[in-house]
Amino acid sequence: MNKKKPIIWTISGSDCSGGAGVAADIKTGHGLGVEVCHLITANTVQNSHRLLSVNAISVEILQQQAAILLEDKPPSVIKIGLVANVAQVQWLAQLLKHTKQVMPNVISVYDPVGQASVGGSFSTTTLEQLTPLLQQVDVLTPNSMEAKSLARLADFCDKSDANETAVEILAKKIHYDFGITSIIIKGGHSRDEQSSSDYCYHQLNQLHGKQDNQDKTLTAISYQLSAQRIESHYSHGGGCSFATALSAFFAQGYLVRDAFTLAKAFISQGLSASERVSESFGHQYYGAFEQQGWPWHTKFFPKIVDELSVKYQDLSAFNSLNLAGKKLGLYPVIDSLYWLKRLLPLGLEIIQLRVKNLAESELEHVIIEAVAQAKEFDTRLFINDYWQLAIKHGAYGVHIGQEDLQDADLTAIQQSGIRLGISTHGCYEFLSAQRLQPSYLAIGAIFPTKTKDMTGQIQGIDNLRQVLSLRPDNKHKIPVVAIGGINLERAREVIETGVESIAVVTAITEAECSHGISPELAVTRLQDIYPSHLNMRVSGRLGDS
Ligand SMILES: Cc1ncc(COP(=O)(O)OP(=O)(O)O)c(N)n1
Ligand SMILES: Cc1nc(C(=O)O)sc1CCOP(=O)(O)O
Ligand SMILES: [Mg+2]
Repeated sequence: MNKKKPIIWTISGSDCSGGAGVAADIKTGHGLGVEVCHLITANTVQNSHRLLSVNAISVEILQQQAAILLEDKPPSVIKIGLVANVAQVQWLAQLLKHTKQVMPNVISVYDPVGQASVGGSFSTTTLEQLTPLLQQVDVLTPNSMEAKSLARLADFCDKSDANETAVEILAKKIHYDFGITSIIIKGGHSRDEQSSSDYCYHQLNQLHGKQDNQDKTLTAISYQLSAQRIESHYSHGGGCSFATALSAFFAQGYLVRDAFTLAKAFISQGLSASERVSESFGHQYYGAFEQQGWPWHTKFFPKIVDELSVKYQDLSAFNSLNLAGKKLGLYPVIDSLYWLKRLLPLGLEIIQLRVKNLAESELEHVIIEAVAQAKEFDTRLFINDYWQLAIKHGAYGVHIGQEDLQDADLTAIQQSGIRLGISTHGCYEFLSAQRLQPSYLAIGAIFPTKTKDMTGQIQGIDNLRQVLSLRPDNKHKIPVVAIGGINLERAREVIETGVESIAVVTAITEAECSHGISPELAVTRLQDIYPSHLNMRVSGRLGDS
C-alpha cells in the first residue's frame, strides 16, 4: 500500500553530469522515503573535471512553479542549493517569508553552493546581496571555508579546521549575524587525514514559567560528530546529498540531533560504497556520490563527541543484568511501596521504583523498604533518579535520564557494582549512551503517553527498529527496554522488534479504568505476550549481586 510521503522541495541547479544539484537531491530524497519537487535555478554545463557555464532560469518561471506546487504539493521542507543571481536571492527571500507566514512549520535548509568542487564559481552574489535570504533560513550547511566567509572571518583559525572552539565561534557569529537557528559546519574539507568531524550549533527555544505566562528564553546546544575519513573519487554531489538527506529526515519529523546523525551516516555509507579509481580520460575522474538509501548498519554511524564520552572514555562497562540468554520481559515502572507489594509476587524479572515529589527523609525509608522487598522476591529493582540512595542501600540498579546523566557520578555508580539503565530518545542519544556501556538502554517514547510530556520525542516502531540496529553485531549487545504508551494492544508489535523488555506505567496502574481488568491480570496478559520461556524463573539468577 502506498503511504503518503512527506514532500520536500529542492530549489537548486541542474548538473548535466548527473552527480550534484537537483539530480543528487532527487536520488537522495527518493532513497530516504520522501517525495521531491524540484525547481531548477540554473542549467549548468559541467563534467567530471570542469565547469563551463551557469545559465540562470528566470525568476518568473520559478515563481510560477512555486505557485502551482503550493496548490497541491506544499512542502514540509524547502532545501536550497545553487542560487544563480541577485534576482533569485530576492525572490527566494520573499518566498520563504511568505511560506512561513502561511505554513509556520515549514523548515528551510540552505546549502550555500559557491565554488564548484571541480573549480569555478557558481554565483557572483556578494554576502551583502545574499543577506536577505540568509535571514530567512532555518538550517545552514556550509563547509568550513564557506563558514569562514559567511562569518566574515576569512583569515580566522586558518590552521585549526578541526578545532571545535574555532567552528563554534564561526557558527555563533553566523547565528548572530543572520539569526539562523541551526548551523552545521561540515568538516569534510578539513586537513585532518584520519577523521572528518562535523559540528552543529543549534538554538533551542525553551518555554519557562507557568502555562499561561510563558517566557521564551533561548538556549544554544551543540553537537559534534566524528567519523573515519573515507577517501573517494566518487564524492561529487556529496554536499547536496547531505543537505537533502537532512531535509528528508526533518520532513519525517526527526529532531536536529537525529537528522544530523542520520545524514552523516548516510554520507559515510555512500562514500564507503565507492571504490577508489585510478586516472582515466587523461585526468582524475570525479564520479557521482553513491546513493545507498537508508543507513542501516551501525558501522556507518558517527562517533558522538560530547562531554560524557570524553569524561568517561576510560570507564569500564557497568555490571550486566546476568540474563543468561533470556529476555527481561515485562518491566513495570511504579511509584510506591503499595504497587511494589502488589506486583512483586507476580514473578517479574525486573521492576522500577519511580518516585517523584517525596521528601528526602521519607524517600530514603521507601527505598530501604523497596530494596528489602525486591530481594525477597529475587526481582531486579531499579531506583529511578536517586543514584546515591540506590548505592547507599544496595539496590540492584539505578535508572538515569538524560538530564540527570550530566550531573551523576558514573564512576561512583560503576565502582559500586550496581547496574545502570539510561533513558534515550532517538539515535543520537542512543549512540552516545551506548558508548558508556550501561547495563541496559531504554528508548522512548515509542507511542504518545500521558504519564510524561514527551512532545517531539515520539519514536514509533520504525525508529525503534532503526535504533536496535545500532547495536554491534557481537555478543556485547546491550539489552534494550522500550517505554512510552505501550499497552495490551500495542505490546506485541513492540516485542516483535526484538527488544529485551517493555516498560509500562499506566498499562498496569490504570488497567481497571482502561480495560476493566485488574492490574494483576494486566501483568499476566502482558507477560503472556512474550514467548513463555522468556519469563521462566531460574533460581539464583541474580547470583552476581
Ligand atoms: C525504563 C525506563 N525508561 C525511561 C525512563 C524515563 O526516565 P527519565 O528520563 O529519568 O525520566 P523520569 O522517569 O525520571 O521522568 C524510565 N523511568 N524508565
Ligand atoms: C516515564 C517515561 N519515560 C519515557 C521516556 O521515553 O523516556 S516515556 C515514560 C512514560 C511511560 O508511561 P506509560 O507506560 O504510562 O506511557
Ligand atoms: Mg529520571
